[in-house]
Amino acid sequence: MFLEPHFKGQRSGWIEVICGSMFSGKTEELIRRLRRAKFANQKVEIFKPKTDNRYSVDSVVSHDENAIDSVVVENSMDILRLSGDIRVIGIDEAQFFDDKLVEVVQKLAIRGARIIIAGLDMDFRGKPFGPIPDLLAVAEYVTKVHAICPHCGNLATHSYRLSAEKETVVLGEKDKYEPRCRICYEMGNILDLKIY
Ligand SMILES: Nc1ncnc2c1ncn2[C@@H]1O[C@H](COP(=O)(O)OP(=O)(O)O)[C@@H](O)[C@H]1O
Ligand SMILES: Cc1cn([C@H]2C[C@H](O)[C@@H](COP(=O)(O)O)O2)c(=O)[nH]c1=O
Ligand SMILES: [Zn+2]
Repeated sequence: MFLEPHFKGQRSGWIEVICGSMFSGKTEELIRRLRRAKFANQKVEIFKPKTDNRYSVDSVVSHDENAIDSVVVENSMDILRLSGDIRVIGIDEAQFFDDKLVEVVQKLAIRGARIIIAGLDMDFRGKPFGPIPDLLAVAEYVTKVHAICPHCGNLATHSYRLSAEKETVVLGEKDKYEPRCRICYEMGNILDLKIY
């Protein structure tokens, strides 16, 4: 479990990234950290991209329906603009943001904010997703969480797309995706003749 660092005389903020496949608990972990910051009476705000409207327009909601209020933004510059004196900034579904997010969160950290980012590390092709790889590079703290592969019970690292859509961005839940371990993911691609 991630324990908040407690530095005396901290001169700047820092960046945390929580990544993993779908259903791995990224949103739950993000909500847990943000709730703890609220208990510490810190000013907290959570942003999510307009792209993701699956469960709610103004909340971040986990697959288990754990929820926290959020602000929907069009792009990463909106986060910079709206963060003002916020001490702890949460960002969910960060894979859907533009590449400027990397610059934005570094500016916020220099200003003294703690930024907690959750996002998919890989898309359904198993390729790095949006700004996440660059965020992993600049973050002080990285947490990779795992789902359970429903085929074999091993740790799931990949998000297998059950539908035939080819676009990178296709919103969905269990109707369209399944978390899978590396082997079951590869087996699925071979059996379904998916060549990426
Ligand atoms: N195959 C699975 N492995 C692990 N958790 C699963 C699985 N399928 C459904 N879940 C549920 O999903 C929850 C995690 O949801 P969430 O935090 O929204 O994940 P993420 O944001 O990574 O997609 C788990 O606590 C669990 O109840
Ligand atoms: C793998 C993959 C996923 N998506 C979409 C599907 C969901 O709407 C979100 C991920 O949500 P979660 O909180 O991590 O479960 O992303 C996509 O558009 N493209 C993909 O390749
Ligand atoms: Zn498996």
